Amino acid sequence: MGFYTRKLPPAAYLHFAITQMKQDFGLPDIFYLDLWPFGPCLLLLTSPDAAAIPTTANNFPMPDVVTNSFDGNVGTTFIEATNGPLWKYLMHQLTPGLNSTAVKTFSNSIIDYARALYDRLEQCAEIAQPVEIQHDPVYRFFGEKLSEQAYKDTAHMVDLMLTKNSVGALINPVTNWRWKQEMNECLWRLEGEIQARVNARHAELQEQQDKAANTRAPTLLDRMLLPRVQSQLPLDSSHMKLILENAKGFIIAGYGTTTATSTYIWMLLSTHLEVLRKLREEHDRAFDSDFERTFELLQENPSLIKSLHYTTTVIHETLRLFPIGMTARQAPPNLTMLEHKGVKYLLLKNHLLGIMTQSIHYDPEVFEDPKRFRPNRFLDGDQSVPRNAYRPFERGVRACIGQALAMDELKISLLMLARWFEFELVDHESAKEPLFAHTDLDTKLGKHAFQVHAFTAMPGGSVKMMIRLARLPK
Ligand code: HEM
Repeated sequence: MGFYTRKLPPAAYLHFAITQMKQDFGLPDIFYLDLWPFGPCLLLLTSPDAAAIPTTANNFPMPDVVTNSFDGNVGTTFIEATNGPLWKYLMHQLTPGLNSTAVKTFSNSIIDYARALYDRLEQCAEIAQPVEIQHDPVYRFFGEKLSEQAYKDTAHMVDLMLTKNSVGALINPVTNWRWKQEMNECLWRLEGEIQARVNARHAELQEQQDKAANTRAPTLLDRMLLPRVQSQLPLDSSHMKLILENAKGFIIAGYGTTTATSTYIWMLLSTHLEVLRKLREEHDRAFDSDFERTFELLQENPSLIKSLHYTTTVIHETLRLFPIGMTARQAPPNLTMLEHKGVKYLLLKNHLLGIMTQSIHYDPEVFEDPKRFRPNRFLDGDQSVPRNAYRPFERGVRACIGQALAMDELKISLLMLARWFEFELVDHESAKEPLFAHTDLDTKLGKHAFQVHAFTAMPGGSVKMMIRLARLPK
């Protein structure tokens, strides 16, 4: 294993090494990997059917290592860190606020945000300045933007997590102490701002309970506050903690994932011009080649984005190549054996089930010619993809609850930007020879082809893209 991991940049996701090892040695669908003394003993599930065992065929709990990874930052009552009754309670409160009907009510704010992004890119294009494209699903929790400082603190927390996940980076006690200080400072400011908003909104809801209860699309914050207000229960410290930790979790889960995916889309489009051309053709057909007209049409009828089939496949294909990381589950305590294709796998108490999405997405027996960025493979919808094979949002009851929102955000931003801007990746140091045989994307995207581990996976190295106004055919 060391032979493969040594090639990777610091804090890189192990999935590149595991996928290559599996392919080189023809390892079976399920195999053990003992990371002692650096990590847990993993039972890796590397085929669609094997991955289905703890997720769709059963609902195995989130393991302690996931819960513990949220300790001291987001907090262990964030929905993703929970199991059992608390998870059920949070699901019940939060998921209706992110289902596809609720997400439709966000369309106008997503369009406004994409418009602001368009204006900013136009300015960057004029002064030829490299730019990073960010998304703002944070907004959906509170119904309003957070302060600039809150976004800076979130970004800094992501950097700090990246340092923490780089092997050996915090061995020095002084560096470790400084790291904790910085993390605590960010948390202190962010939590202060969130608490102030929660208290203000709680007071408002107490005053106008009836009006708030009839709101067609309450924000996630209102969904967590209203039942208490209606039952005249106080906003005690344990409920405040629950809201605070879930708000932080949504900021981190929503911000990093969508921004990283969007960054990969722009990188891939900048190196696959044929895909970009087809994407633009679809936008012209479904909307207009004029920006203001497209903007108007979108505002009048946001559900027109449903007709953007090719755009959807571009997002799916990007997420196939760059899933946000490994997911893990813990077998229930009474289960001592896992059976798959007639083979029995012994399960010890400390064994962690690792769902290897990246290995599945790059398996030539599952996806034809998996190295290639070929959005067309998704054009026939689910029929072209084997069951349980495509899992960037994970599957089963613990799948991502923000996926409808993420898809709409990405579609709208692609529609509003791809037609009018050219993106060029700079300072990416593209490789002459691929580092691993299962992917050659490092020959195009350089150091960014290897995802690194902050809270979720993101491109390695700071991504810089030059923006130019696109020369449009008459
Ligand atoms: C492209 C964007 C996104 C990707 C690829 C993504 C991916 C995922 C994945 C793979 C999981 C499962 C994690 C696991 O099983 O350990 C997950 C869970 C989750 N995601 Fe996302 N996500 C995205 C965007 C979002 C957004 C925008 C939000 C919120 C606004 C969000 C909120 C959540 C939450 C709360 C969970 C935990 C659900 C639970 O534990 O029951 N995600 N996401």
